[in-house]
Amino acid sequence: MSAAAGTDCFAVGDHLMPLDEALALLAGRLAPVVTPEPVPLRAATGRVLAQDVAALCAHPAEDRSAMDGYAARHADLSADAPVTLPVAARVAAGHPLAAPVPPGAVVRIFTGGVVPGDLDTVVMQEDCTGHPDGRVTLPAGVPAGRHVRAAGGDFRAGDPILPAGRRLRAPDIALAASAGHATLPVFQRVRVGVFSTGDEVREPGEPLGAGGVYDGNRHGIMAALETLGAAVTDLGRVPDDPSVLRTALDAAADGHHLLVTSGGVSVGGEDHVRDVVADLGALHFWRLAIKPGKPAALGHVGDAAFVGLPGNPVSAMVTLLLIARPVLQRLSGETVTPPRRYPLPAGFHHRESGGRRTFLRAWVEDTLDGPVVRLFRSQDSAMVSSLGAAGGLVDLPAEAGTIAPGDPVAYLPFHEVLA
Ligand SMILES: Nc1nc2c(c(=O)[nH]1)N[C@H]1C(S)=C(S)[C@@H](COP(=O)(O)OP(=O)(O)OC[C@H]3O[C@@H](n4cnc5c(N)ncnc54)[C@H](O)[C@@H]3O)O[C@H]1N2
Ligand code: MOO
Repeated sequence: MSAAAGTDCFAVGDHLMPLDEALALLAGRLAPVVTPEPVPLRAATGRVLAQDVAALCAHPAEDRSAMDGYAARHADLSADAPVTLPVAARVAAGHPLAAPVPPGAVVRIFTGGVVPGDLDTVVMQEDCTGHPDGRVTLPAGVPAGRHVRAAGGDFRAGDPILPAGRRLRAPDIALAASAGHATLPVFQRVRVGVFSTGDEVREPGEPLGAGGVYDGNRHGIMAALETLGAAVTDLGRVPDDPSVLRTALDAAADGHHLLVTSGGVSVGGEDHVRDVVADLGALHFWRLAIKPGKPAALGHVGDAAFVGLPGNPVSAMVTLLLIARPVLQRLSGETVTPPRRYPLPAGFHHRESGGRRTFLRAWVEDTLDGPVVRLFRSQDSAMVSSLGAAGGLVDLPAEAGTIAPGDPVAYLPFHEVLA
C-alpha cells in the first residue's frame, strides 16, 4: 500500500479536529510501507519485528540447579532429621553427568548445572556440611523440587516469545538470543526526508544575521525521528518561496516514504507549505484542537506521506511526538499503543480557557508528600529553554478549567514517546 493517507477528505477548513479523531483517521488509512528482511541480532535493536517470533529451544533446556550445593533424590532426605549421604560426582554448568547417580548418593552441583537423572532436589551448600570422607550432611525438612529450574519452565521450543510489530529493545534482544535466534525478521527502516522552511532560518555554526533564527526544529526533528527508528535524510532548509518549495517536495517524494517539514503551515502570507502540498498531492487536515500545535498538517506528496509541523519550536516537537510519531509507527509496521499517562498531583495552579486539549511542559519533583508535577514558567511555544527543562507534558482535556494544587493531572513523560 502507498504511504499516502486516502484522498477522501479529512476536515480542512474552520473545524478544529480533536487529536483522537485525527489519530483514528490515521489508523484507518496508513499501513506498513516497508518490506521485511532478516538482520543479525547486533543490527536488530530499534527495528520493528515483521513476524511473530517463536523459541527455537526450551529454556532451560533441561532441569537445572538454581544454586551452588548438592542435588539429591528427595526420597533420600528426611523431614525430621539431617541425613548424611555419599557424594558420587561433581556437576558444573556445561558439564552434564554421563553416568547415572548410584542409589542413595548425591552430587555436588553448581548453579546452571544439569540436575542428573531422577535427582529432583537441590540443597544450598550453606545449609550442608561436607566431611573429609567425601560424604555430606543435608538438613531436615527440605521441600521436594527445591532450587531446581524445570526444563521448559521459562519457555518451550515453539512457544511465542516476541510479537510482530514490536520495536526491539535490549531486553528483547537478550530474549531472542536466549531462544536460539541469530537473526530476526525485521522491517526495513522507513525513509524520512526532513526540511525546514523559512527565510529567517539559519544553520547553526553560521552567522545568525539580522532577523535570523537558528534551525532548532530540523535538528530536533531529525534527532527524534532517528531515535524512533527512521532512516533520516537531511534535506536542509527551504526558503519561503512556493516554487522552490514545490521543486524540493516533489523531488523528495521520490525515494522517501515520509516527508516532515517545519514551518509555513499557518495562515500568514508567507506560509506556503499547505498550498504546495495540496497542489502536489493532497492535504488531509491541518487544524487540530490542540495547544500547542494547532496548525499541524497531514497529507501526501506523490506516494510519500507528508507531515507539516508548525514553526514554533515547542509546537514542532510536541506535534512530532503526538502526530508524526504514530504516522511513522504505522508506516514502519510498529504496533501503535497510546503512550501511557501517569496520574500525579498538580504542583501548580493553572487556568485553561478551554476549547483545545492542552499540553503543558512540566517535570516531576519529589517532595516530602510524594511526587508532584511542576509547570515550566512560560508555556509560550517559542520558549526553547522549556525543551531542556521539561521532562514531559501535562495532558489537559479541553474542558479542564481551573487546576488547583493537589488536583490529579495526566503526566506524559517524554521517554514514553521518545525511545
Ligand atoms: N494569524 C495567525 N497567526 C498565527 C496563528 C494563527 O492561528 N493565526 N497560529 C500561530 C501558531 S499557534 C503557530 S504554531 C505558528 C505556526 O506557524 P507556521 O507553521 O506557519 O510557522 P512559521 O510562521 O514559519 O514560524 C513560526 C515561528 O517559528 C519560527 N521558526 C520557524 N522555523 C523554525 C526553525 N526551523 N527553527 C526555529 N524556529 C523556527 C519562526 O521564526 C517563527 O517565529 O503560527 C502562529 N501564527
Ligand atoms: O499552536 Mo501554536 O502550535 O501554539 O504555537
